[in-house]
Amino acid sequence: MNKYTGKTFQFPSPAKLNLFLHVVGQRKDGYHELETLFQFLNYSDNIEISVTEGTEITLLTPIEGVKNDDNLIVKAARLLQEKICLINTNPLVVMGAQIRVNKILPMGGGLGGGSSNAATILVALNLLWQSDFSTEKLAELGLSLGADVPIFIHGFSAFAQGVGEQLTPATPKEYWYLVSKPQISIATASVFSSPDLPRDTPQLTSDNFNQYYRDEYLFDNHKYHNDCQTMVIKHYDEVANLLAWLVEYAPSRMTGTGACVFSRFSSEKEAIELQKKLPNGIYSFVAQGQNKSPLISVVKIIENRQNESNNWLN
Ligand SMILES: C[C@@](CO)(OP(=O)(O)O)[C@H](O)COP(=O)(O)OP(=O)(O)OC[C@H]1O[C@@H](n2ccc(N)nc2=O)[C@H](O)[C@@H]1O
Ligand SMILES: Nc1ncnc2c1ncn2[C@@H]1O[C@H](COP(=O)(O)OP(=O)(O)O)[C@@H](O)[C@H]1O
Repeated sequence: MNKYTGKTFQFPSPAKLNLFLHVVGQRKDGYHELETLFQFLNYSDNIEISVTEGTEITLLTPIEGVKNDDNLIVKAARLLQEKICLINTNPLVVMGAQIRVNKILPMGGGLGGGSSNAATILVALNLLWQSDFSTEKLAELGLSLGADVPIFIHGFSAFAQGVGEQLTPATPKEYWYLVSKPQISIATASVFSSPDLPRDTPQLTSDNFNQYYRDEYLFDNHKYHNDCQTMVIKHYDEVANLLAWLVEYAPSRMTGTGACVFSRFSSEKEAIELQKKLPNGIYSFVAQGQNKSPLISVVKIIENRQNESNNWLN
């Protein structure tokens, strides 16, 4: 009997920022080699999962414009099922789920919402279906769904290399951010296929990063920048204009391939003050950087609670 069957649980699926994003080369298969500094935000989608018997995966809250079969939530759940079936032939194994997602993260914003949803599903169902795969194995599975999935599975801020899967833990200061976005979304593939994307930023390497990174140097564009921003501001006036406006008030940069940009503050109050001044038609929220993903603590709490109630029954 699976101890979680018939029960419902809530899991956070946080946003990430790329505090900087350097394109340092391109692989033979076309994928770009990156060096980036990831930090989570305390701003998350919420995913509710009810564990059911059998193998049915039902997403009760479809996302507009994304077919359920293409939704990274469903794809991640099916991928985990496939891997469980390879090691377990017991037909009574519990691998069903009814899933609801409350999405607050904008899509195509560079906040990694889709990858984060996939990671939350892999980590949560690994617990609830009791499949017991290691974090490394889940990250390996996740990488086949998207380059950003491993960071959300590991759940610590990191300097990342490769396509974003080689992680060195990092602890950038947990500043407050105003995240804002013009009413456009930018497809990751269109940025990486552009001839205007700089692809030759010299590599930092993890040793150099560890030795020389300081939060106060982050917005010194000679040291750290976002190469995708160079391409995006050339092609999207909306982002160029928003960034030009923001930098008059606070250090600001684009995250990932955009279209969200973040502005850094020492306090929540200062971030909210600038939010009030934003030009009309700009989507925005204020959140704090977090070096630990809230997903990992929620998983620990559920595990501990369940163990305590089992001990009490025994
Ligand atoms: C750029 C980053 C930085 O964190 O974030 P986003 O802005 O998308 O959130 C990520 O590396 C994005 O990762 P992810 O969103 O998973 O990208 P994928 O779906 O794997 O890739 C979409 C397409 O972009 C191109 N691509 C992606 C990543 C990469 N390192 N090189 C590439 O050339 C490939 O053509 C790929 O088919
Ligand atoms: N659960 C999901 N949440 C968000 N986007 C998803 C999801 N499943 C599939 N997608 C697709 O992934 C694309 C990228 O979304 P997202 O990860 O939010 O943006 P970004 O990669 O810019 O941070 C979306 O435009 C959408 O087509």
